[in-house]
Amino acid sequence: ASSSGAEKLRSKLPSPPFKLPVIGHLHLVGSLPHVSLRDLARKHGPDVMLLRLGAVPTLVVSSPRAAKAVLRTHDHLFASRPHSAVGDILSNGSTNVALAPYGDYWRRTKKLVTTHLLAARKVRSNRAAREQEVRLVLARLRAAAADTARTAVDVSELFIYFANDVVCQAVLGRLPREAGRNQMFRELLEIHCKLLGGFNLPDYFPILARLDMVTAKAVKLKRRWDDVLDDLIDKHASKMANDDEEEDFIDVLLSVQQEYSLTRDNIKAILVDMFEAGTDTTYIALDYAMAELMRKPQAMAKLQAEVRGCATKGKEMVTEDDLGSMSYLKAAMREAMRLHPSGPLMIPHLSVADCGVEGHTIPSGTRVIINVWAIGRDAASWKDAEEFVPERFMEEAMDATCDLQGNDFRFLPFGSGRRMCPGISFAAVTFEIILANLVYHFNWELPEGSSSVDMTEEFGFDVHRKERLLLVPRVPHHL
Ligand code: HEM
Repeated sequence: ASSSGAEKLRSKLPSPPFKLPVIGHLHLVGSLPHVSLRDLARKHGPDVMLLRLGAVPTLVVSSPRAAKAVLRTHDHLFASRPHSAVGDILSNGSTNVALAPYGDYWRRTKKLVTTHLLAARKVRSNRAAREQEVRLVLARLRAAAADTARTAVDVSELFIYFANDVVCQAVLGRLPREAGRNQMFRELLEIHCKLLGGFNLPDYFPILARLDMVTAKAVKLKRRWDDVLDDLIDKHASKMANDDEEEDFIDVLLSVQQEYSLTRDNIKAILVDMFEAGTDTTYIALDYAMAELMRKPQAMAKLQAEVRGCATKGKEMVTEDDLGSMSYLKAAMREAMRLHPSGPLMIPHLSVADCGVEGHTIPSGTRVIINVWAIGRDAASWKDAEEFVPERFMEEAMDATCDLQGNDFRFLPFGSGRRMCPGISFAAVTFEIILANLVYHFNWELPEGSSSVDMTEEFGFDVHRKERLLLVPRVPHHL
């Protein structure tokens, strides 16, 4: 449709009143957008609802049926990404995978990261490195557990560093580990996520973009990324891998650079993508799973019984061979992700043609947000929707067929369709191996004087618990 035609179509979509000049509905999006958008949708558009966020018309999708229309039936028409001024700066003109507009470049690079970096077979080849990271965590925890003062461990921080270290290992594992390097990645990433954060001013008021503080900070951060990544790429290029060394992500990218016609800037954008998409998402899933398990001792006991029963006796740790038979562990992971998807609103999509959804016509060029958090907690779809009940995903239960691959539109922690997360295998095994070991080796208690886990959320680029999870590890008698 022409722009006036598109406006006409948009004016017919369900939409809340209370629109203000200039900012539109932006004032209705509170500090926890997934919650306020759910509440608005209940009243003004349970399937789809149009909001005006500053200058940007945004469709909010809140039901499994509408999500299926957008992510499966008409997937090809909704598979682009809106332009982001900050994203453009940070990822060299959006030449990473996550923000690239739908088209040939995105198709090529998605295929590249999927087949060469994130396929299950590739992920298995990183196994030794992952298990090594687990060993480091266990050593720290053993020291804490031996402390008679019963000092609490910051489990949130432990997960943050573990997730970051596992990605660092995969990206640059071949280089000797330099003191402070992983920490520096962590720091860059924290600034990165803040800048890209949820509802960025320059994205909703493009006219302001060039003047905006955020843009200036993004330029500065981009220079720091460049320094770090150029140095690492140079080191890889000057020392090609020996046959007996595992290839890391940078080796792979350099070896397929010609075949996929990638510039160095493209490679850097893809590398940053791996850190950004792979680190915080995984830590948040772990943090919530552990927090929910602490709130529900029966579930924790069941998980511990399973893990302690399945793990091969006499080994120093649970290994990836042992994970296959741990079905309660996998159910607990799903359940934590149903209640707390790390990306509650996923990454925005953009429509590239007019398209019918649930009886409405959505014009080309509309930004689309899918509220997977709301869909995962909808009482119309889930029994005891707000409760942490891993049993619902066990073999004999009603929701057992829900997998992580986006085939059930009530459950979309990794999205579905063309834009779906390519990192599912990587994330799942990272999650399972550390959680299994944590509950195998230790019993966990709340610190003295604390009676519950604070579940207050905070919204940034993603949604996480606001307070750090402090827990005391205890070595059980049988070990
Ligand atoms: C618990 C962990 C993770 C969760 C919950 C998660 C979730 C998601 C979601 C919801 C999307 C957006 C889907 C859409 O817009 O339709 C996404 C995209 C993406 N994820 Fe993940 N992810 C996780 C881990 C990872 C890891 C470990 C990697 C790589 C190392 C990764 C790489 C990506 C990339 C590259 C995209 C962009 C795909 C595209 O635009 O085509 N993710 N992820």
